[in-house]
Amino acid sequence: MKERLTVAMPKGRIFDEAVELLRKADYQLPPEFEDTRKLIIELEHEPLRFILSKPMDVPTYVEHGVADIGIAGKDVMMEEERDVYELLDLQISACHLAVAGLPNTEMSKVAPKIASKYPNIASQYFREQGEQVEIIKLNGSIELAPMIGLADRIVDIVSTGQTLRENGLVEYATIKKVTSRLIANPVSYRLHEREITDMVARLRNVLNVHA
Ligand SMILES: Nc1ncnc2c1ncn2[C@@H]1O[C@H](COP(=O)(O)OP(=O)(O)OP(=O)(O)O)[C@@H](O)[C@H]1O
Ligand SMILES: O=P(O)(O)OC[C@H]1O[C@H](OP(=O)(O)OP(=O)(O)O)[C@H](O)[C@@H]1O
Repeated sequence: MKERLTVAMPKGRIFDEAVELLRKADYQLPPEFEDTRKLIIELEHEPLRFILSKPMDVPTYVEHGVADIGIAGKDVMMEEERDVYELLDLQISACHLAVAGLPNTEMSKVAPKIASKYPNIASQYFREQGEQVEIIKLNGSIELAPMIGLADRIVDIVSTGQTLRENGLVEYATIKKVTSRLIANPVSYRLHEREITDMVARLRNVLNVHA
């Protein structure tokens, strides 16, 4: 039996789409894969082990080599800036990173406040715009910040736009389109090049993209 490859899978939003994609690529994931509370799942018929992690932690596991490969949103890749290879755009969980705020408002002239779950992306974006800002890190319900006077703007994910709309906020700028990516630890990639390129080829085939 070949040595098992460890795959870091993000729990939450990306999970179901990632599982569907892997099944289409003919990976025999057990039916209970979606329901279990287990955090490590080994496949019977393929030399694969899955670890189920918080989406933001996937690049950490891959950088440290405890996972050989993983699936992570481009947003997470940009925020975490880990030393990993990005092998393939999986074209799932599409959304975008945006700057949003209350309509018809200027940012404060002095140290405007930006609330975000993505402090690194937010500070880099405003630095590139030549704006000196104060970043306020939040962990969720980011849209609250401008509504209750905590921040002038937010940097957050927009998907359908429903959360912005229902809270009377508008988008001021798009920062980056986001989809999920297949990533690899550089050393694992060299050691398991055949297995990893085989996985990339199977996924490319499903996605109908060619090198
Ligand atoms: N509407 C959306 N909101 C947030 N993330 C989205 C959305 N649509 C797609 N995504 C993708 O899904 C990933 C986030 O998944 P999820 O919301 O499950 O994780 P999370 O934000 O860490 O969750 P939580 O902190 O609520 O447990 C993002 O990294 C992004 O790539
Ligand atoms: O454009 P939409 O389709 O409305 O999706 C965007 C919303 O979804 C995410 O929040 P999430 O549901 O993860 O909640 P939280 O960040 O408050 O935990 C994101 O932070 C936005 O608030």
